[in-house]
Amino acid sequence: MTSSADGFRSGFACFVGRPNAGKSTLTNALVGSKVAITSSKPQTTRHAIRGIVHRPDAQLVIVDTPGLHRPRTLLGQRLNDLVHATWAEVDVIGFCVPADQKIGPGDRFIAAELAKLGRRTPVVGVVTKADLVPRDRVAEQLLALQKLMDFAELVPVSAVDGFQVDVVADLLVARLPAGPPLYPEGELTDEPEATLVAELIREAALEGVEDELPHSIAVTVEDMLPREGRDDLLDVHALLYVERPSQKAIVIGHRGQRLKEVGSTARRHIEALLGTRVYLDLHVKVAKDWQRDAKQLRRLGF
Ligand SMILES: Nc1nc2c(ncn2[C@@H]2O[C@H](COP(=O)(O)OP(=O)(O)OP(=O)(O)O)[C@@H](O)[C@H]2O)c(=O)[nH]1
Repeated sequence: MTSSADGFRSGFACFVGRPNAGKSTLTNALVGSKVAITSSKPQTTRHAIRGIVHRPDAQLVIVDTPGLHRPRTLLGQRLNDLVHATWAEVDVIGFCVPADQKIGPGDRFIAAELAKLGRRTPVVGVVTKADLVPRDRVAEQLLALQKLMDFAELVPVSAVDGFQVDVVADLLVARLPAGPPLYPEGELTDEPEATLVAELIREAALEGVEDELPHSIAVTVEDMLPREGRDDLLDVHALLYVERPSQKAIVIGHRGQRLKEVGSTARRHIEALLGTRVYLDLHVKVAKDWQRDAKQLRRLGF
């Protein structure tokens, strides 16, 4: 068992920086290019999880933030509020600036926004793409970055050749609070989103009734589409297959109460996974002996 007494640390980080600064590539280099599935464990963030760095001494959960905009509209303002809320919730922020481009107004805007946080969340200044320029240019960029704001640390990195990726991880981990892992190890997958969503629904449906329906349950996601005219709501239509009518009754429960709970648990987990609001439409079907029927199995994605 690991506990805070062992000096284990766990917590959340996010990367900011203008488009193309190398945030995604760095995240993938830290995590190992896989998406995190985060099903059953405590959900301490409302934000989409980009990846989890598992280490013997720490667990670093990297969350997504929407891009920061110069607010011209109310929606822009709301988005920025969301960004600020994320910054206030994570334990450490990595501010990425590419080594091969001059620090510009976009970077200064982000720095000014970060400065509004006061000292609540430490910010690590990261000069990315260090492989693209000679060393002295990297040093110059670090100096230029330093002038932008008050950083907790400054570090150059190359996600492409691996230079200093471990150091970035160390610096971020050092800012996490002591605490046990937030997510079980091994919850990393590169499966497509629909499969992850189906798995979350299946888990929610099995919660508490594992003995009655061990393997007799399968979930297919029929479609996953943004609600027309809205970019903040995803419609998910899913079917939950059981083998017998008696199992259907268990899943649905008295007056549909259990299915409702399954749906809302699954919805919360899907929202956490995808970082968007979700409307989940869930129906139960009996697919007789689906486990033995090759045609059905194909339909169910096995
Ligand atoms: N040479 C080099 N290229 C890099 C490195 N990191 C990222 N890139 C490239 O820079 C481009 C942008 O990288 P991303 O990781 O997508 O940048 P981002 O900040 O996530 O971009 P947005 O999602 O638009 O905000 C891609 O073409 C990457 O391949 C690096 O360490 N070295």
